[in-house]
Amino acid sequence: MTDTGDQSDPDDGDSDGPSNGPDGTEVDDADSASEDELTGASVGTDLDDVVLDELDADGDGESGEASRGLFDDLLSGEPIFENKEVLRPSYTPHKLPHREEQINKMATILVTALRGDSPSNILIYGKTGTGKTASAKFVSEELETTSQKYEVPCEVEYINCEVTDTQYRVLAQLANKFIEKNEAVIDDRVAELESLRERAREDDAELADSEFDGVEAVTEEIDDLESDREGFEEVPMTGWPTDRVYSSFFDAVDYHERVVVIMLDEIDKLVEKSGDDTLYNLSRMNSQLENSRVSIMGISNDLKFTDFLDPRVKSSLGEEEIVFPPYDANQLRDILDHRSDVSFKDDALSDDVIPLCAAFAAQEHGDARRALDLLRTAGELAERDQTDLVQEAHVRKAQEKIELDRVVEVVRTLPTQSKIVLFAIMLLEKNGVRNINTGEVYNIYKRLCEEIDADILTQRRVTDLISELDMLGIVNAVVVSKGRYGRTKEISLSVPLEETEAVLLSDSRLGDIDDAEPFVQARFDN
Ligand SMILES: Nc1ncnc2c1ncn2[C@@H]1O[C@H](COP(=O)(O)OP(=O)(O)OP(=O)(O)O)[C@@H](O)[C@H]1O
Repeated sequence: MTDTGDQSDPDDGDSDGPSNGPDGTEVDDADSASEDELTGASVGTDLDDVVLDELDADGDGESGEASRGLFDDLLSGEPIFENKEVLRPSYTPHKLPHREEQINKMATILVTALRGDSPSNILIYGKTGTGKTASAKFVSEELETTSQKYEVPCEVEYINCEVTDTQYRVLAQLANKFIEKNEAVIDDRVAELESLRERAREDDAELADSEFDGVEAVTEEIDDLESDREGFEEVPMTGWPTDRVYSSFFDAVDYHERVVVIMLDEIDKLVEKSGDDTLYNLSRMNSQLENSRVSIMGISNDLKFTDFLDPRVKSSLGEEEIVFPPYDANQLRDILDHRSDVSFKDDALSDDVIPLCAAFAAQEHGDARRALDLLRTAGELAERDQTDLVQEAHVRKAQEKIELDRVVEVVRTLPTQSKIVLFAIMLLEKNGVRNINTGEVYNIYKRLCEEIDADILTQRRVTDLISELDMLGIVNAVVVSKGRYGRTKEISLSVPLEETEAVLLSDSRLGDIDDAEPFVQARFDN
């Protein structure tokens, strides 16, 4: 999964500033930079109304006196964070408590690369936020550092398949990375050879320890390298036939001796979007490569995605499997303890904050990202309250806020038809209808579709869409028996009405509905 953490970020803009600049440096910037912009834009004043003279009456360029105090109050409290970045998903921790076993297993497999052989392919599984990416990145960094130490050529390439989700893009991205690396290797070598040639021109003995028998041989080698370099052609992001991209990648990897570990994060997304061709091609490369070796490390939180793979790909990819189990509350507590030491000021957290964040996140499904989000959001809420102590209430508020942000995001990204169905349910609920049934939803749904000129789906399809909304946790649909009248679904909204309405109305199509009341009045009509 991606870093959903950032979605739950409570308006970074306004809380980061005050927390980061307690010593006045940021204040100076804010004052002198563009007072008009800050005051005008932030409080929603029309910029044309801002009279610059008032801000800098004496024209000496110092507008500090005229500050309207927008930031002063926010800055006056003691800051809570020492270094908030440490709590963000983008930060890679140096220590990963409770992942020693998985990290050691990865290292045991990958150490083969340092001996110049290709390590087995690895598949890493585990639910979201269980530290898969963080652990894999940690191990790759170690691997690359050690390979430099022992001068064994070994490289790790990371690809996030949620972003790079087609065979073309994966191969093009890899090809271009290796071309870049090859160019760097050539540049270094050419510089070395040029200096050797220079010295050899003065004194032949300089070549004694080299593979060259004369200055001409050095020049020849330089020319060869330069012509190789000129032969490299960057792969465009679209437009080439896939086999040309593949051979470009193949040649780039095989340009010199090395072991390459290709880390495919969210590998299930790649398979879902574009099948298993990429994995098939990558997994059979080794039999054709002459100088280099390739090994694949796939990361997924979908345990079932291998069911869709060609059996050959499946067995080759899953040579080694490592499972990342969810964290329990105690483990999450350790993780938060470690991170909070660096991220918060001393004594900024009351005793129950970390255990509560850990407990909430453990209930979720042992997700460390969620636990860190909670802790950071709680800190930001405390900061807004201008207190210097994060307390249990801040954590509870943070939990609500994150949940709401999640809902808003889910609703915002629903397909239009689901949005119309949800809008119908919301209208009924808003008008006080209880125990809403599918027929009522369908009637209003149809009228809404007519109003905005959308296709009208069958009642059966709409029932399916309601079930999907139920699975997403947006509505609650329970089947109730009506005796001899059969069974029906009773539907209610499981998310806050006001926010849901606001998100739905922000959709350009639904936003066109002027007045929805009449639709509800007509809910019993057919
Ligand atoms: N053992 C740990 N110690 C410290 N931080 C951790 C640990 N495990 C996870 N984290 C932190 O939790 C967050 C999520 O971890 P990570 O991205 O590795 O999860 P993931 O399993 O790859 O999740 P997803 O499948 O959603 O990508 C990151 O900020 C990471 O630094």
